[in-house]
Amino acid sequence: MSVTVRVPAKVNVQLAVGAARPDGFHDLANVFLAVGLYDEVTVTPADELRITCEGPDAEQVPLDRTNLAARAALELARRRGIEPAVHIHIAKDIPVAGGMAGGSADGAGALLACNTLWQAGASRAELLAICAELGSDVPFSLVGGAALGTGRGEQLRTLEVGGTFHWVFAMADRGLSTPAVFREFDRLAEGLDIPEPVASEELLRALAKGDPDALASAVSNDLQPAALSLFPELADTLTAGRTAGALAALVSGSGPTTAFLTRDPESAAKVAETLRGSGTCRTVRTASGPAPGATVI
Ligand SMILES: C[C@@](CO)(OP(=O)(O)O)[C@H](O)COP(=O)(O)OP(=O)(O)OC[C@H]1O[C@@H](n2ccc(N)nc2=O)[C@H](O)[C@@H]1O
Ligand SMILES: Nc1ncnc2c1ncn2[C@@H]1O[C@H](COP(=O)(O)OP(=O)(O)O)[C@@H](O)[C@H]1O
Repeated sequence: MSVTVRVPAKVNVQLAVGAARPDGFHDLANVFLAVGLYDEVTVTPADELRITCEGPDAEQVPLDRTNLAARAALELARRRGIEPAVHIHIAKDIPVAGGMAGGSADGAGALLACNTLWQAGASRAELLAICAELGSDVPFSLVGGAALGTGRGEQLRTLEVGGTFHWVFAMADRGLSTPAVFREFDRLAEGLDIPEPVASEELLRALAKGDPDALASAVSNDLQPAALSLFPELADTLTAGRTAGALAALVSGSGPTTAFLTRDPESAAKVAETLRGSGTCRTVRTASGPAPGATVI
């Protein structure tokens, strides 16, 4: 008997970052939108914990106990006194180290899958608490849709979305480390007065209306200057997408994936085609959001 869970990627339509906290994390106003690029996590009873991964970026995924999917299974097993004897297989379509929360998706997916396989009976609240222990982005992968994340991003408030937003994503030929991008943010912020992060009312209204033009003028990412500082070539990708007619172009989270908001599926296809021919990125995908959170299929 196996259980498979499908989990979406995310784009941050707003990422407001506060000053570094004493624990090294940053308070955020993090507006997540789940998009229709998915990893699938399948769990099957086995003699011992084992992880396999398939997909275009599979060789970059750790197959030991540092994998967020393994950590999720181990934590649920520990809490229930269950032997974590399970084979976790990840069919990976979300780019690795791309700022689209692929590892977080696998953590949330493995947790829901093991809770189902083992009939462990963890409530939604307990699953969310385990997710928050695993990483700041993991609770959102479970929930999906759109949400405002505060604290370090793990405290979620579900947001209303009044339509479908059409995106193009350009994947870079190397990854960026999330801690390195936050460190670069701190370096660039030295000596500056960093305001408390707050969600933009204009952005929340644009999401609620499902209005792509309004959303395009409200998107923002405080980590973008840091990502560009570490990966200056991303500026060329952003320019190529804007020139191709995207309504907005921004770095997704800590990057280096770049995200382009378009008005409809036709313009998304056109922007994608231009980006593919631009020589400024490795691969290009289209996806729309909001997408549902982790779901047993
Ligand atoms: C930046 C964001 C935006 O959604 O995601 P990515 O774009 O990387 O996917 C998130 O805040 C990443 O969340 P996640 O990848 O879960 O990070 P965590 O494992 O919790 O933390 C990794 C490291 O990032 C830094 N970090 C993360 C979250 C936060 N609010 N402040 C931080 O300073 C810390 O250095 C921490 O040690
Ligand atoms: N299941 C997983 N899939 C991908 N990366 C993982 C996974 N578990 C742990 N990692 C580690 O997390 C790092 C960040 O990966 P990922 O979550 O894909 O990116 P991001 O944090 O930019 O969204 C990877 O470089 C990898 O070392």
